[in-house]
Amino acid sequence: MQPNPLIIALDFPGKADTERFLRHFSGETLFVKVGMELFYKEGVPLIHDLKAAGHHLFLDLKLHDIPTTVRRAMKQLASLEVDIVNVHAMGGTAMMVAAQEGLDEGTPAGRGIPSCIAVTQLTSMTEKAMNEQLYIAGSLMDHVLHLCGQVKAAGLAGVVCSAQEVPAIREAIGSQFFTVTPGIRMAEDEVNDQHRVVTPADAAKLGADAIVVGRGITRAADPLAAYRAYETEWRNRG
Ligand SMILES: O=c1ccn([C@@H]2O[C@H](COP(=O)(O)O)[C@@H](O)[C@H]2O)c(=O)[nH]1
Repeated sequence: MQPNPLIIALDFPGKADTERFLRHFSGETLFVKVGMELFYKEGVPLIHDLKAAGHHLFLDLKLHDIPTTVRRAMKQLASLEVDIVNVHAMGGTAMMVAAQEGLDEGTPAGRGIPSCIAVTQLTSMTEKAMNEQLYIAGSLMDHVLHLCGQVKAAGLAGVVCSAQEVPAIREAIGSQFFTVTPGIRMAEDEVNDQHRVVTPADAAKLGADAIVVGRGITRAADPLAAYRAYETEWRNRG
């Protein structure tokens, strides 16, 4: 996997829109993320197409179910040759252990096992909503750090979190823990439904391993120019 990837979230309703978008990047090897919207419509064939085009792939399905179901689902996903898959850390350590077992069992011999990471608290979540709606007391940062400990104990590769939390995660868990950070916005961008947002330059300074950018690139009038602008900020690591 390339170091410090900028991962583009392909949040499109189907293959036609995805292909139209990717035409802006012809000849470029990208790191793309396929989430629920696109996967539920196009499924496995689209994953094969993106791999055949040479792109690196994060399959962002955020599994969250009983351990047996997650183990079996991960066993299926392991055959897709994607680079990253994920679960919700709130599913608990037994579920996360089962996810890793499924990947280990399902990956064909001689192929790399996909990295499994866990979502801590969604970047759209605020501390107030976590306290009042999820009924989880305390600070959001403490809860993220608690979940990171569980993720580490389960043997997963890292987490999805806001870049705001990365320095504290590094201090608590160490540097060998992959941090993938959505909620990335340029200073002048609309925040939309995100709350814990960070610019690409600040994500780099805070030590994030990877950033995920969706609408800032996919909805731009010139997606390639937008991608270059995000990349320049992200690559000029402070
Ligand atoms: O905590 C999380 C986990 C996943 N996401 C996903 O990342 C992208 C962000 O898109 P933007 O348009 O840049 O907001 C999207 O696919 C989410 O499902 C996240 O935002 N936060």
